[in-house]
Amino acid sequence: MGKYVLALDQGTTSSRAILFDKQGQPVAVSQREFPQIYPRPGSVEHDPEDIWSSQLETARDVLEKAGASADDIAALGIANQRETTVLWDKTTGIPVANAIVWQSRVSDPICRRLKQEGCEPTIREKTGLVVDPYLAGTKITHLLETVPGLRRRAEAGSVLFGTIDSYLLWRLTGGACHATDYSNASRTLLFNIHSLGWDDELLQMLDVPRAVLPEVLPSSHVYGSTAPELFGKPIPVAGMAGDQQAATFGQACFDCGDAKNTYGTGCFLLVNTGERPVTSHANLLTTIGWHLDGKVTYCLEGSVFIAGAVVQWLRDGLKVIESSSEVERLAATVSDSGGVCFVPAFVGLGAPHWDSSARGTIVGITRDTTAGHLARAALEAIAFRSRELALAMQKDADLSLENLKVDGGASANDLLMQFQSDILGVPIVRASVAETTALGAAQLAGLAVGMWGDTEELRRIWKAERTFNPAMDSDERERRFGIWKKAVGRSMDWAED
Ligand SMILES: Nc1ncnc2c1ncn2[C@@H]1O[C@H](COP(=O)(O)OP(=O)(O)O)[C@@H](O)[C@H]1O
Ligand SMILES: O=P(O)(O)OC[C@H](O)CO
Repeated sequence: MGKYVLALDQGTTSSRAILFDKQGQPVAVSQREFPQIYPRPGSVEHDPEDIWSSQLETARDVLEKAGASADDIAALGIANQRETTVLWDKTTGIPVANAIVWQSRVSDPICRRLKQEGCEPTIREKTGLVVDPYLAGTKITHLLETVPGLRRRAEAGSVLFGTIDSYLLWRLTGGACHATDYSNASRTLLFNIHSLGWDDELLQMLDVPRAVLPEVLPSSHVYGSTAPELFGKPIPVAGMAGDQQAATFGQACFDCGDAKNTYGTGCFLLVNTGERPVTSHANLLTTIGWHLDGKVTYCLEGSVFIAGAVVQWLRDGLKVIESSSEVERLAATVSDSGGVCFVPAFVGLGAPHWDSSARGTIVGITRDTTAGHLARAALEAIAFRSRELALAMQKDADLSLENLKVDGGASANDLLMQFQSDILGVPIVRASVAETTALGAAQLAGLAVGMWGDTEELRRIWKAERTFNPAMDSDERERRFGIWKKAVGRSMDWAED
């Protein structure tokens, strides 16, 4: 068996490939950014060919960097930006349109229609999701309604749908395999997370023909082999999961109550709820974490739309820093935010508020306020929003977090991580392998081909890099959180459209 697993991490702004060895250590990394397409306000697209070519280039590049050939690769695993939707012709492989990205609001009118028709309670009950353009299903409906002739072709079975995992699998296997995994299927609005199948009633509500849908297979499973011409010899494609679920797996969150938060552009907080789907009363999402060894593991998920993105705004909008990492130094020029509270609701507020008319708000400014206070308040906002999610989650799932494992670009910020621990009142544990998303995909693939035996073995190779322990007393924590909640109130119900 080959000594490495090749993980593809197909993200929103870049494609990454990482080779991992049996100890779960990265051996070589390659990354390519690709263009973001904004045809209209609120609409975000990717050219599927850009996704494919950037991903293939990175895969070939890591093999070259490591001096490895296909013979050295035991398996290939895929983690992907979720919900992003592609439809392509079954015979020619040509996409019918650009991919509609998870951030796109283009199917908002379809969501409003579904709500008016009273479909939301059924959709929520069966899928664990909310009716929102974020999820894949209404993106398919939108394409079927707007691309001329597409519905007829789709009903005739000559068009295929996939989220990015399916699309990459199809390309990697030379068109031999049209499948997805349970975690990605659970983000479509079409998949019943209780009966674990595509659901006719949901298909009817969203007006999506069954013929376009991929087969749903376990997250750790030999789906097929790469076409020989891609890497010289076939490599088994043996693992697939949505990127946030893959990161949860890569963080060894295998037990009920284990939670991780990924601090990237946004924050994605997931808690493992075991073999039972937990219904959220705070509009969190119930999602499938993975399907492994014949069992489904469920998670509750909450997301913060603007996390590292607020640091990008300080850099590109206000220009008070030159690089994202500089924010820590700027924030450390002051000992606290000086009473400034910053709610970066640039695109509204998601769970648990779900107020799309909320907007960014900075309150508490005085003549003494400096850029340092603003930087500190921006970092604190990421931690406060994450606390809101954690509180909602603990209430929904009736559990209390023992610690929170963290990863993602902004988790490198020690000041943020310490404040997160202070404001959450639990230890924050930063993983030694920062690329937990890719690691999770590699592990799912490696398990399927016997590179690793079971999750116990994976648990043993997971390592913490640093733990941040709470140093704030609980009165102060609640006082600060109270001020935060007041500021959130000020940000809500603002935009007039
Ligand atoms: N030291 C830092 N402190 C705070 N934010 C940071 C730091 N380094 C990077 N970031 C933020 O993290 C994000 C990039 O992280 P990454 O995990 O690559 O995100 P994504 O996968 O969403 O592209 C950017 O929004 C950037 O502003
Ligand atoms: O590509 P990322 O890392 O921003 O993740 C995107 C999420 O999967 C969207 O649900």
